[in-house]
Amino acid sequence: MTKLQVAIDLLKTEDAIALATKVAPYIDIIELGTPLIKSEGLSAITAMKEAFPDKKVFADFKTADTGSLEAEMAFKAGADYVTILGSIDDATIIGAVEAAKKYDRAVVVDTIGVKDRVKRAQEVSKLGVEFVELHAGLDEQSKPGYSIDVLIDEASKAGVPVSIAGGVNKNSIAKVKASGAVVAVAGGAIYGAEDPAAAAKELKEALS
Ligand SMILES: O=C([C@H](O)CO)[C@H](O)[C@H](O)COP(=O)(O)O
Repeated sequence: MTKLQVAIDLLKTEDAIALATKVAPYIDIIELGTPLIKSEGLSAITAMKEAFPDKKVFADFKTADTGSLEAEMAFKAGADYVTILGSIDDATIIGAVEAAKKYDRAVVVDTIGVKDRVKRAQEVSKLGVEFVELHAGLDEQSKPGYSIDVLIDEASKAGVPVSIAGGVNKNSIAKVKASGAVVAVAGGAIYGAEDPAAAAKELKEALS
């Protein structure tokens, strides 16, 4: 079954925990977005894990170097998953995977900015990562003509475990599920909704 991950791109730990409290019943993975971690630091990860010990906590570091060191920082703070950029050298991903083995946690490779996401997903899957995020970031999504259908099509072709992030919402969730993605990531569709709990519930039900 496709899991539901909420991407929390808010800037304050207290706001992130308040949102997670509303949506937790419908969520498998709680993501602390890159802006939140930059704003609040590692303490946000620790606070989220302490508030939700039974949920997987995902630290969206988007690490580009010192993979082992940064992954260890995330895991020590309480993260279950950390993201490493797919556009960088394999050595950074390998270092992070070694740290994940040490802490019994997992690495997710983020393909933001990668030209051939399917090819890179297949390559990095051989390095021991948990899954690969087929990702169009918020800036890419704001460009004219953007469609999540590109990511959905890539997920169905990848042949390795992938998540989809890039404007997942109630209109696209059925196609995300049908693509075989192991995780659907929804940020704005949940935290930007008038009723985040209802929005998360609707997405979760569509994945069931
Ligand atoms: O990872 C993300 C982005 O780079 C900012 O941190 C988003 O959380 C991700 O794109 C999912 O958010 P939505 O596109 O709003 O669903």
